[in-house]
Amino acid sequence: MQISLAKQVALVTGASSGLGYACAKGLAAAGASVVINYNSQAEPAEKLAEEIRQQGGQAIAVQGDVSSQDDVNNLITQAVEHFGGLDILVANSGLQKDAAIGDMTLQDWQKVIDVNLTGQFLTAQAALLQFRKQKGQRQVSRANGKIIHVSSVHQLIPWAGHVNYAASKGGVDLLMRSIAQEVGEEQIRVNSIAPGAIATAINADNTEGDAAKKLLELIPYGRIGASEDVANAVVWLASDLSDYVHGSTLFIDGGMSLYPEFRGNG
Ligand SMILES: NC(=O)C1=CN([C@@H]2O[C@H](COP(=O)(O)OP(=O)(O)OC[C@H]3O[C@@H](n4cnc5c(N)ncnc54)[C@H](OP(=O)(O)O)[C@@H]3O)[C@@H](O)[C@H]2O)C=CC1
Ligand SMILES: C[C@H](O)[C@@H]1OC(=O)[C@H](O)[C@@H]1O
Repeated sequence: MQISLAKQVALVTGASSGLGYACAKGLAAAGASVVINYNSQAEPAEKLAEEIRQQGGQAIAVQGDVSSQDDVNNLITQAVEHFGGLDILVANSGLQKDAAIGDMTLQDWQKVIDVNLTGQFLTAQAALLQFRKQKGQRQVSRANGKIIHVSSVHQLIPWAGHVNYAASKGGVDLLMRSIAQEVGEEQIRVNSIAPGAIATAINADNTEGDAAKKLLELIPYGRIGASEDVANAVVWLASDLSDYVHGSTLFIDGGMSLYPEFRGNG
């Protein structure tokens, strides 16, 4: 079944690379106009926007640091000014700054929390305020807006050596579920995806060579994930096919989260 997101506008944060890049491509292929956010890598973001336009779609690339409320507000402004509104937010931006707990600096703790957790708060808040502002004006979906948080299996699985990252994702879990509890009556639909081991830049050290062999021992389904595996799930969660899915986390991990004893991969 081909999913259509025609006439809908999506904002994907952190779409200059990896999962965000794949999600922006997938949402555009389903007919959505896409705002491709990047922080430092303009070139791949601009090239993706151009590729989408060349293929008859609508897309713009917009620089913004999701930990800056002014930048986040500008992302929403650009969506409205270029495409008339906002229907879908994929809050994807994230990074790791790994260290053993005894060696972790406050700066590295704070940076990961600022981007991975505060950035998700700021983008979700700005999106839902826009959904409220445009309520009744956009007959494009059964919901009055959809928010998809990109979390991780490490919202559930502890990750020694990555306490800032795992704590940020644990926070995303209850951020999402609390927002969902608060805004569901407005038919604003809020969910998370929790990817496992996906072959992207953030994960390069773990998904190649001997490290990948070790990781595969923890993946019942027997393969490392691809960005497209995540993008396909995001397109479905953004569509009316999942209209009764609200406050849920979709684990996209080949079954990795079935291993509660998983101590992380490095
Ligand atoms: N890959 C994996 O196996 C998994 C990934 N995830 C999560 O998926 C999400 C994407 O990860 P992945 O694609 O692998 O990582 P990448 O490193 O490939 O991409 C990260 C993206 O986040 C953007 N970003 C970083 N800091 C900021 C910021 N301050 N403001 C705005 N954007 C920012 C980057 O932008 P730029 O490069 O332009 O600076 C980039 O586009 C993250 O939230 C990650 O935690 C979860 C589970 C597994
Ligand atoms: C399980 C993955 O290898 C791990 O999970 C994450 O969230 C990290 O980005 C790593 O990819």
